[in-house]
Amino acid sequence: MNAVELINFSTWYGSKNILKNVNIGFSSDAITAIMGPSGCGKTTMLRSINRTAEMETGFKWDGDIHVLGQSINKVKNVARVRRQVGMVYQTPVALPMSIKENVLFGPRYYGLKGRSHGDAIVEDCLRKVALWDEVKDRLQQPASKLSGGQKQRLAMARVLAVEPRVLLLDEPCSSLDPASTNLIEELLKRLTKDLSIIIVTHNLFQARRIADETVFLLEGQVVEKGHTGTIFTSPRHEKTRGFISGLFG
Ligand SMILES: Nc1ncnc2c1ncn2[C@@H]1O[C@H](COP(=O)(O)OP(=O)(O)OP(=O)(O)O)[C@@H](O)[C@H]1O
Repeated sequence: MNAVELINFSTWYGSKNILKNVNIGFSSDAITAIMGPSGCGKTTMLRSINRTAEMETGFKWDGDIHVLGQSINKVKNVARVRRQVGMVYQTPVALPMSIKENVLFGPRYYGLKGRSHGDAIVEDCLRKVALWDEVKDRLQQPASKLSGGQKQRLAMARVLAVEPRVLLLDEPCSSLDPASTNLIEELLKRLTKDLSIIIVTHNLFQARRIADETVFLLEGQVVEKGHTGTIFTSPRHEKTRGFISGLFG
């Protein structure tokens, strides 16, 4: 089953057409990587799936997106969509508050009474992102003191605290060192048991290491989507082959 489906989906910024009649499904309980050259619309695709692209001036869309079988594009309660579809960004962001408050921020923001308090939720989320042992003695300290890699794992804990069904990640490791990158990759592989993960990455080695499926996007159109091994070893399309060989060749 597909967790997310784009159906005849197009977007524009002003008069500039970015995504062009995209039809694609993202599998449940799997990691899908989106790769493609700069400016091809990867971030726009992610931000359309959690309804944050519409915050940009001049953004327009046509078509539909389904999340877990439900159309989300006309949902009036946008917060409900954004809770269901969490997003982690390229730059690790720690909110200006304690580590504990960072984790509880989402549940409080969305008014999830059962999850807004309680050390158990904080511990559970921090354990899920393998941060608990590093921070358990300083939960009340400002999160700003954490390293970049720790902040990125905290950002993931903050998203997981509201129990999303889909996790979007936009180049989450681009500012991290290899050790932090490795930690995040291991985490993502574990998390996929409960979550559908869609990750934009410029690092094709990363896509190959962690993604079950890979999508190649070019100029706002899906050129090819398939099992990651197949995409990298025997892509169907010349353009995919060109993109991959340009980076690996
Ligand atoms: N807020 C905006 N207003 C106008 N144009 C925008 C806006 N955001 C993005 N664009 C344009 O939309 C196109 C697609 O951008 P997008 O960020 O989705 O690409 P991308 O594939 O994620 O690129 P990159 O790999 O460089 O991050 C680009 O031409 C970009 O300049």
